[in-house]
Amino acid sequence: MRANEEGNNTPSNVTAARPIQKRKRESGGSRVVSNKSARTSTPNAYARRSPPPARRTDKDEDDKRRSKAREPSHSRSRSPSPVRQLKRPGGGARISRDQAEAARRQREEAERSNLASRTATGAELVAEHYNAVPERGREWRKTDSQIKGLRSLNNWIKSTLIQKFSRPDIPPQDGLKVLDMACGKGGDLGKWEKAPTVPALYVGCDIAEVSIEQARGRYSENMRKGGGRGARGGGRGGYGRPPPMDAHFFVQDTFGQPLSNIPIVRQVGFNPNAGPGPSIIQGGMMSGGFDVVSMMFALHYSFESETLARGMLKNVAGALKKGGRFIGVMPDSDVISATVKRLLQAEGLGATPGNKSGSQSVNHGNGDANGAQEADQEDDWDPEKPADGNGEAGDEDWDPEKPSDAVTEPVSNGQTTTTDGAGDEEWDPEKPAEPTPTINAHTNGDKSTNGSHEQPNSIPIHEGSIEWGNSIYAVRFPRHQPLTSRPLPKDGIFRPPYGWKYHYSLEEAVNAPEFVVPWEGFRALAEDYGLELLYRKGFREVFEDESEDRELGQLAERMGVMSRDRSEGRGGLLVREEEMEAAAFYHAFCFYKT
Ligand SMILES: C[S@@+](CC[C@H](N)C(=O)[O-])C[C@H]1O[C@@H](n2cnc3c(N)ncnc32)[C@H](O)[C@@H]1O
Repeated sequence: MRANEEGNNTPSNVTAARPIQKRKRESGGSRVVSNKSARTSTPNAYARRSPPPARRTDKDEDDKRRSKAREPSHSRSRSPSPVRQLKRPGGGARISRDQAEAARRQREEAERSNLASRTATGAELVAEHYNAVPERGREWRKTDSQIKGLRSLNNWIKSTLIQKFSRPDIPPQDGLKVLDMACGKGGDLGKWEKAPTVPALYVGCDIAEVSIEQARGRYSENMRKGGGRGARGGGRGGYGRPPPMDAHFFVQDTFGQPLSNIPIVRQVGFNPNAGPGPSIIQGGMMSGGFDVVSMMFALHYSFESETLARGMLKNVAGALKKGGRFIGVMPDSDVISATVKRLLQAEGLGATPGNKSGSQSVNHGNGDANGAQEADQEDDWDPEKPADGNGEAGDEDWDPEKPSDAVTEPVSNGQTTTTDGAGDEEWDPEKPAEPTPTINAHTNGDKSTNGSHEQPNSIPIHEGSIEWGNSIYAVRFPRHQPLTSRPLPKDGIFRPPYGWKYHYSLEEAVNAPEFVVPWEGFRALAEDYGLELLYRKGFREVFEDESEDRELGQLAERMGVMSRDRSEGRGGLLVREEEMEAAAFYHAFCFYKT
């Protein structure tokens, strides 16, 4: 069942430093990052990235692979200072071209080293957070959870993406192959096992070792019970009992390390040259490669830096065959931009959102946030999944993790006088002295005093941050960004698109730092990797549009999003408006590989 591991076959052209290259689009368009600096030259997506945090797996193959893949970046983290500029260049003091070039290389080396140590910390925090999440039972999620409507909706939206975009036009002879680049505890296994085309192969990767162990356990349990859909007589071939989905799981940093480290990925096919570059002919693999790459609720962690974002896309593009699909869900930057702009501009006008009414809540998912979304290039592929009549909600378990103290930002009794997110400093040891805030630094609304809103997850109140949300979720932005010392953009435009950090918390669930993924920058970057947009919709819109479909509507009923009884919930909708507001923070996407 499991792939044979063959030691270190990592192609040298993947891990070796690539020459610094200019990004294709930077000079031209407003669509991409326009304020280019030396830092924005194409970095090697994987070089200088520290390995994932130390972890132990019960699989020798994982150990072997990781030790080979490890890079000695820590040993180089203290690189020499850049060559000092001579005071009077010219004449005898002129720096030769070679010296200038050496100085430039040293500067870049130092920047990359700093970045490597920072991202290692980020990766460690993410892994720690998700490793600390306990496995909660299915029953708890279905009955006791305060956000069961939201959980159901999130799971249904993920199923909807899978149903709409995972069925290939021409079924591959050797079966569908799926790569889940942040599979967590394997919560989507059941969705794949019930997909219209059940994958022959599912490869799940995640940076959190404990999650991977839980995913392995869940897969074994599903197999023991009869292999998901296969046991019900549907799936591949449509007759009798199809072979069960073969699944393999790996502890892997899928943004900072090349996926070609994983033997089964190489066996399926991985193009180490995917992405921009002067000598690279863009184009997907005609044979080999995965049919679908999935990244659910995880892509935003890669936008900590350009290096990681490119590393993530290089892995996506490298793993996909030509015509393959890249599907996922993540926070919607249009919602974030519109809200940040609204709150900061309201302050500029003398309003103090939240400090009197106590509410920072905004109308997510409607108004200008959604209005700003571009027209969807919608795929009209119509899933023909037969309704199997089996209750499926129990198999769908988006379980976005319990808060972990490890990443909860420090709370100073809610009385902090700091001027930015206090817990953020650990991400950037070289952060310069904090600038004095230039904008009206009101406290966020004290939700605990007005009675109208519960304070979710005890989010601390910072004068140096803006915050919004409702009783189940909260988003908090430091006014001055910890990684970059940049102030929040009053126009809501996050430029350059990397490193915009905020803190997200969701009742019973997430409590962790995340990064904005500015949509247009991301879309343009994805194009550099041969990924063309096929579909993008906010969660509210996905629900409104896709639940109209007969099969997906029936699935929504089976998964507890809607009731057949229209007198139940809100006209049959079992998702409370507060949950829908929280859901509207996200959008769904599908790209295809050219
Ligand atoms: C909110 S969970 C989503 C899990 C799963 N996709 C789902 O929808 O239930 C985010 C996942 O991203 C994973 N993750 C974050 N950074 C990662 C990285 N660099 N490489 C691999 N996985 C990562 C986390 O460990 C976590 O399991």
